Amino acid sequence: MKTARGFFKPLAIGAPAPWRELPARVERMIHFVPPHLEKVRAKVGEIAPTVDVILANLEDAIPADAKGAALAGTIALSREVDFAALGVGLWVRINCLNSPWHLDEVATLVEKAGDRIDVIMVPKVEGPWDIFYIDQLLASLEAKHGVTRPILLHAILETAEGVMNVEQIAGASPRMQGISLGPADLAASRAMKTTRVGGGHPGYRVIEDPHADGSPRVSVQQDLWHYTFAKMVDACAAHGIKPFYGPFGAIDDPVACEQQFRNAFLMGCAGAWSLHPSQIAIAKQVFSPDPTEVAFAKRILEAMPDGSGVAMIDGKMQDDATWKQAKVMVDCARQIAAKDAEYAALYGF
Ligand SMILES: CC(=O)SCCNC(=O)CCNC(=O)[C@H](O)C(C)(C)COP(=O)(O)OP(=O)(O)OC[C@H]1O[C@@H](n2cnc3c(N)ncnc32)[C@H](O)[C@@H]1OP(=O)(O)O
Ligand SMILES: O=CC(=O)O
Ligand SMILES: [Mg+2]
Repeated sequence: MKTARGFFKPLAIGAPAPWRELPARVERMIHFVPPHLEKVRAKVGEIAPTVDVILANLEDAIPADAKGAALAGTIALSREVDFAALGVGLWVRINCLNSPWHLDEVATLVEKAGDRIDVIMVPKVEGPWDIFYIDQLLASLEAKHGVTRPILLHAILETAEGVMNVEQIAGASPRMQGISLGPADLAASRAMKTTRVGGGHPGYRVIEDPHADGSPRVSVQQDLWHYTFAKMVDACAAHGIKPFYGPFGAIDDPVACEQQFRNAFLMGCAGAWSLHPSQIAIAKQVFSPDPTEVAFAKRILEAMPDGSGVAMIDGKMQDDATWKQAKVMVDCARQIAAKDAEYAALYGF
């Protein structure tokens, strides 16, 4: 690992100084776009004002013979829409580091759109060495092309080895912006016997003991992802970066999508991926704190102006710890309100 002093030094002569703090951005939904499809790309200008992040996807779901078109489409997209003016992030998911595509992709992206791309999402990250590699590569390319704002990195946690190393991945570089859970590839990597993209499974349950009278036993579906989620959230929080839920593949089941997103939100995630336009509103609603909760959190802050002592509100004890929870909630709401007039009105900011 780097020394403490070395951690924030640029990795190439002429590369921009790394971020010391993550830029404050609202990232409730990362909306995936297949950039090789002109028809879909043409609609991005219309969709962009309704999302926090547009992600041009170059990896899985893009056919092998369309990788070049997807890269060209990404560059075109970065020029066709002024994402910065809209306050919308532009992210790109590159192909994985053992693929034949990633090197040309990173080189082209930095050369042709390095000053417009906010975050590069790296799939199938196995350990900190993957981040060291891409960190150095980006620094060299940024220096070469005079990029003045470092591109951030986002890792997908989607292999068993990656889960084992998630803490080191989260702290591998000041470029690390966050980590998403990738349940589809992770399921395959673990040899889980499923065919889904995220969500629960009706077979994964706990069941009560048999009844003496032989009456039916209650069983309840459990969360397949809880362990990984908790590990990822703690790794991200400890390193000051953001955890995200990834994809929910059942586009036809908005109720389960909302539940999956809500579990992630309550566990500390900043957002989730939207694969289809119908998932944008779900993510927006779930990852914007409930106005009633925000109002209660404001009351806690008002009752304890210096954040210490004890107070009772509506029969509930408040102290320094609930004050901190309230501050997380109100800060999140304030950040959203600054971007989103609808929520500013709901929160009363
Ligand atoms: C495990 C993982 O790696 S997940 C990440 C990789 N996967 C992806 O990125 C998938 C992204 N999403 C998609 O490609 C598509 O949404 C699909 C294939 C899932 C479904 O597409 P369709 O069958 O066309 O959906 P549907 O017919 O409901 O689409 C309705 C409209 O929304 C458009 N649309 C669909 N998805 C998107 C999208 N992600 N962004 C913008 N527009 C979209 C369609 O083009 C269609 O437009 P039209 O009415 O003008 O024809
Ligand atoms: O890339 C995402 C996944 O779930 O796999
Ligand atoms: Mg994947």
